[in-house]
Amino acid sequence: MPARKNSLQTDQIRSAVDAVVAEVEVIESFGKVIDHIAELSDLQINRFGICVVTADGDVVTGGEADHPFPIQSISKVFALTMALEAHGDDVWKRVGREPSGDPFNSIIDLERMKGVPRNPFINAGALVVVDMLLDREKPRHEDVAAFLAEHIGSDEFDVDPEIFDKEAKGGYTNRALANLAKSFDNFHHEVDDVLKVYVRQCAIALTCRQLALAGRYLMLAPPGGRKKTSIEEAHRVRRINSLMLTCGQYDGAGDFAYRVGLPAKSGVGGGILAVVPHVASIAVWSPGLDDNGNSLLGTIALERLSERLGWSVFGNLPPKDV
Ligand SMILES: NC(=O)CC[C@H](N)C(=O)O
Repeated sequence: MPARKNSLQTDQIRSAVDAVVAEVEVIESFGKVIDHIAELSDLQINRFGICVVTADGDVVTGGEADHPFPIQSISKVFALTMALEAHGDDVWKRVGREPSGDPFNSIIDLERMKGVPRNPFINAGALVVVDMLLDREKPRHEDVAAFLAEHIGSDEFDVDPEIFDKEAKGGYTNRALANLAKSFDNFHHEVDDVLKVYVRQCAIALTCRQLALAGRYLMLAPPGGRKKTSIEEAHRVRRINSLMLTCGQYDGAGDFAYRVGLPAKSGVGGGILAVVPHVASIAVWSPGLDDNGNSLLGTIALERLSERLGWSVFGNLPPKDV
């Protein structure tokens, strides 16, 4: 669907977002807040926020779009982008591109794969990606926070100190994954150094509005439009989107592709970043998770929104009357 500067389209998005917010409000199955986040706060599980940023730059928000939450694994998309910018296809010598079929922190598969993680969005893969970011061939941005500040256009966000502390002190499974990768020579730096950077990027707290703004580069400028994208960047972004579609929701990626039909990445903080290529970047947040660690209400909201607006990478349909 080509993006048009067309207020009707933005009005339709506004109506669809309002309708989804109203529908989500009455759903009474919320999933479960991940233990260590639940321990740190008395976060109400039914909270919900959404933000859609269009290719034309319109911003449509609903619910608690300005409430910050830890982006957790959504940071893996930004770290991968930085690694691809710095190392190009060499990234794929150290991490695969296949869905894992195992939980995001599974250790079994890493042994089977001889230390080469199945993809960059499971924890083992993201740890190897961070290890690459610490290599001498430095990425353009100092870290994910700097990358985000540039893409959001503001550095008014924080690293959640409690989440950082909790995951830095614990994180035994992640440490085990990193050690196992190192035992297979797929880790160049000290495990503790990598862990610190990884945990820090997971603990970055963004609002839905900031996350959707950060994801704008993933929608790619519409072909023939005013904003030009280099061929190199266009290829990179398309490939990142393909990985988000196949691996972005862990074990739930197949179901998510069926229900929502968009490349997306979830985090255990309850956020999901979804992309409608050339059209929109969408962020949703609700802290209750399903069994795969994906936001339950967030997934339902994206399913309803894409249904209403006819959005899918498998073929767009005309928007429904909203
Ligand atoms: N799926 C996630 O969001 C996992 C991120 C979390 N910080 C971890 O390392 O386990």
